[in-house]
Amino acid sequence: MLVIGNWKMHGDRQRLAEVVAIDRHVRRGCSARVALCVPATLIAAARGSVEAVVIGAQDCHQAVGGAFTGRLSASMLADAGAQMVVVGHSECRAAGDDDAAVGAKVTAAIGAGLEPVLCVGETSAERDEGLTAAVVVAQARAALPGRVVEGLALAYEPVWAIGSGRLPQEGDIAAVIAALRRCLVDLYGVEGSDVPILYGGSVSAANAAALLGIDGIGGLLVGSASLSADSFVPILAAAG
Ligand SMILES: O=C(CO)COP(=O)(O)O
Repeated sequence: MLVIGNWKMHGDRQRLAEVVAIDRHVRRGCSARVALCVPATLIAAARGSVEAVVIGAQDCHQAVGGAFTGRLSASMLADAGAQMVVVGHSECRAAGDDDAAVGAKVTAAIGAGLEPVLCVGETSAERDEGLTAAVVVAQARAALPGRVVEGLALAYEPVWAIGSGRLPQEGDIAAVIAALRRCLVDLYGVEGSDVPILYGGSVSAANAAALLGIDGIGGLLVGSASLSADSFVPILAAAG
């Protein structure tokens, strides 16, 4: 299992104590691979304070460099200590990233040696129209790389489930995972069966064990519950 915490725009240097505490738990024995995608300002310090937790970034620019004030390239994030990057998060899609940009970011991440975690997810309107599988598969097809790279992962995050406390039925998550798996195998052949497919959206200690029991699930992408060891460690414990 792969369990990733996405800190979003939360966390100052004081919160590095949580990174250290989460790392301590993972070092003591955790069967899951654990990553924390912290704000870019904390990547270097977080990387310097962990032994077992993978440190990642939350987004990257698609260009290698240039006149993009305030933006960060994948190689800058790698240089700061990131090993992974989330791309296509619905909050970035809402801020303007279309499928082409997300695909270019995946390519940029791979070029910089970062493990890309590609997020897909439907809005509540799309869900109501019965378009969930079609939407997420289209997003995946549009942005997945031409070949399987080390660390490539997909994260299914329904937009309406993020931060809302509302989750899809377990059977609905399993159906989306199955559709994404078919897409991966179609694109990559047998190699596509090994790409982890995570679930994200209102994951908590209360629902982690049930989510991790869903057929075909490869792990979890956790937002607010990853901000402290107190709330994240029980989720990791559910992973074994
Ligand atoms: O967006 C998410 C992780 O990327 C999910 O956020 P929450 O776990 O806070 O719902």
